[in-house]
Amino acid sequence: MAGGTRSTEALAKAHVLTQALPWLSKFHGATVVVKFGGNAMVDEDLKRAFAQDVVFLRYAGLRPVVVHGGGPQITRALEASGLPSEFAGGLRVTTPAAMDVVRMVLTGQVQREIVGLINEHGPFAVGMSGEDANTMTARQRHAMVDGVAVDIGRVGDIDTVDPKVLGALLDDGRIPVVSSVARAEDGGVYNVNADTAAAALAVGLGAEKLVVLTDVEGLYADWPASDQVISQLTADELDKLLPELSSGMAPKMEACLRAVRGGVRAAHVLDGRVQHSLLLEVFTDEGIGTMVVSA
Ligand SMILES: Nc1ncnc2c1ncn2[C@@H]1O[C@H](COP(=O)(O)OP(=O)(O)O)[C@@H](O)[C@H]1O
Ligand SMILES: CC(=O)N[C@@H](CCC(=O)OP(=O)(O)O)C(=O)O
Repeated sequence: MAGGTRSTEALAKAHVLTQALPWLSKFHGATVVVKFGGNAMVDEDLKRAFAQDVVFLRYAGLRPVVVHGGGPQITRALEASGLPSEFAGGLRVTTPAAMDVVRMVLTGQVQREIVGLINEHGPFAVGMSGEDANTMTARQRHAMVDGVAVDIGRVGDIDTVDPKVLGALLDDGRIPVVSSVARAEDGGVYNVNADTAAAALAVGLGAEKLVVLTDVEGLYADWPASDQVISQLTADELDKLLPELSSGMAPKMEACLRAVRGGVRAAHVLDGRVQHSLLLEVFTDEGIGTMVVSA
């Protein structure tokens, strides 16, 4: 009896592995940009599981690039410095003083921690800021509030992406970990929403997929009235929905739309509170979260 149970369990494990086979073959050599943010980034177990998943992708022959957020960490650091946190259209109002804090937290703290967690598995992660080697340049971005463009300071929208350094790191088997700060035309830097930065890098790298981890199951159809997740939608359907979206979901879904319109085959929004949701999305038949496709 016990032997029978053992062999059933073994078969189930083997089934999980064989289920991954078509996906391993399909995505071998593919570049996948993963945006890490939300609750997944504040829970210790989830952070470790995320690092494992990214290293798994690398060993499985994919080329993962991590772009990270850090909104909650920035808010805490601003508070500690006596600076206010204000958002307009899902984007942080960023004074020059706040920009210094944003840059310090993203590149100096959050990015360092992710690099450390990944490198527990080997010498893979190399951290960089989008401003390094002019990988991302930006121009000022205004927030849209009730159809009106509002000046929110040093917030940028990506102007150009130079993927050469990222490509060289990937060719060398590394996992780039990029913070969403971009070089400005005036020689300074801009604070870029991390979903926006991830989408721009996915397009610039010709990535197969953009995967955005967040703190909800996906895009809810009628939020906050219901929590019914839209499992798949086309770029045109999303375009029509965009004006109705609020808070952080607006720049996130706009980024998914830009990625898909820019040639990325699929953009996914996944629940970062579920351990290993990244692996489940890439290597199993389970449709989780929300997927945006071109048509
Ligand atoms: N239609 C929607 N579907 C899901 N979440 C939504 C929706 N509209 C607004 N939200 C809010 O957007 C949040 C995700 O955006 P944000 O907090 O910026 O995420 P992250 O920190 O992962 O970038 C959700 O936690 C939810 O409160
Ligand atoms: C312009 C803008 O809003 N920038 C973001 C950058 C970090 C980010 O996007 O972090 P999450 O993905 O964790 O929200 C901010 O200052 O919070």
